[in-house]
Amino acid sequence: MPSRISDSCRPHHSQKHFDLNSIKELPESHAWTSSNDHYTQENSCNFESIPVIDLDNNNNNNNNNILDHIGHACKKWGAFQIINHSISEKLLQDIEVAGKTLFSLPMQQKLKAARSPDGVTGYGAARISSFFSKLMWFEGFTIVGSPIEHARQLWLKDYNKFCEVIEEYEKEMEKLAGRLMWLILGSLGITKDDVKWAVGPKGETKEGCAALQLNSYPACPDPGRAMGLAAHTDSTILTILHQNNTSGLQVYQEGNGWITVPPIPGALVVNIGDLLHILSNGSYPSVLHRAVVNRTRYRLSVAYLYGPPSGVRVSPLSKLVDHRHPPLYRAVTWSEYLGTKAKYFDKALSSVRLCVPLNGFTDAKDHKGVQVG
Ligand SMILES: O=C(O)CCC(=O)C(=O)O
Ligand SMILES: [Fe+2]
Repeated sequence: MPSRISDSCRPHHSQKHFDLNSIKELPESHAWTSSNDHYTQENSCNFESIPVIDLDNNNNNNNNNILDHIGHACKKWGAFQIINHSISEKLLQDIEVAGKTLFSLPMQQKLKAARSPDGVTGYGAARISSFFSKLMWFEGFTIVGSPIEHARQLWLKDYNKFCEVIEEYEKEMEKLAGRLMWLILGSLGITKDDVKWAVGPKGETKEGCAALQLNSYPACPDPGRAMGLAAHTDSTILTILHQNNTSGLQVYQEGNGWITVPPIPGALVVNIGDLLHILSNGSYPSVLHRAVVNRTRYRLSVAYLYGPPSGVRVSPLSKLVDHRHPPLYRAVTWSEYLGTKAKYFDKALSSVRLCVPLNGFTDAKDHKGVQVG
């Protein structure tokens, strides 16, 4: 994970840490109104939500069928849920237990692993906090690679189980993310021959960079005026999200507004990130999403943030570019793009755009009426 992610970690609010579990009344600092950052709690009445795609070939007649479903989901929604993805239920349960164990520690204990002002990993507020005037009903924990140093700070001893689960989860997610990337690119007619930076000497998928983000949303005394995680797009190629059995994730769809992504036991959510938006030359726009909170239930989500290997410059794939479809974005490394995101947030994609497309296509986050930051 490039170090520049730290740029977007720096909260401008006071460093005071709220123990959200013990707050009985929503503080002003956390009370969002429609005048704050274009906040709206209105949900769509539309009952359709993102598609659920079965990754088991045997249930799909053939691989082309999966590619069709994925292509359609990426174009229409920028997100989809997957089932039969090969991540065991046991591992999903284990990661949930690991996350809950961590977040239920006393605040002074969690702060021992606090993310430093210039750091990437550890415990802290939402990375995007600095772009909003109100605080989010959220606490997070970011892990890159081995969690052992932070685990030692948190527990002093008996942290082996936590570390084993995190490492197993990272290993399995790495495989799944690579597979998903090829499926998504495959749905655009892209093969391994077209993306040299992603393929090793034996034809294997090169290890990308990644971070694991544990997100905690305690029950909230006034959910209608609070925000779990404000609207954003991920700066990834793709994100694989596991949510516990409590809804809260919403995706934005032009014309329909905010659509809830219902938790389905065992399913995982896949979000298209900004770097895939760039790779696909805007064909698969990154999805604007957010998390809302609720009055009675604790919500936990685990996001696997997947990006290209460090130093790789990502640009619109040449197979998708011709004289009628000029490249819309300049080449960026993940690290450079995170720096751009830290500076421009919702305008980051526009800021690396080369030209206005002939068909008048606009960036995913130029949604009318839903400006963020
Ligand atoms: O908690 C969720 O459902 C959303 C989390 C998310 O968007 C993120 O970690 O980037
Ligand atoms: Fe996200």
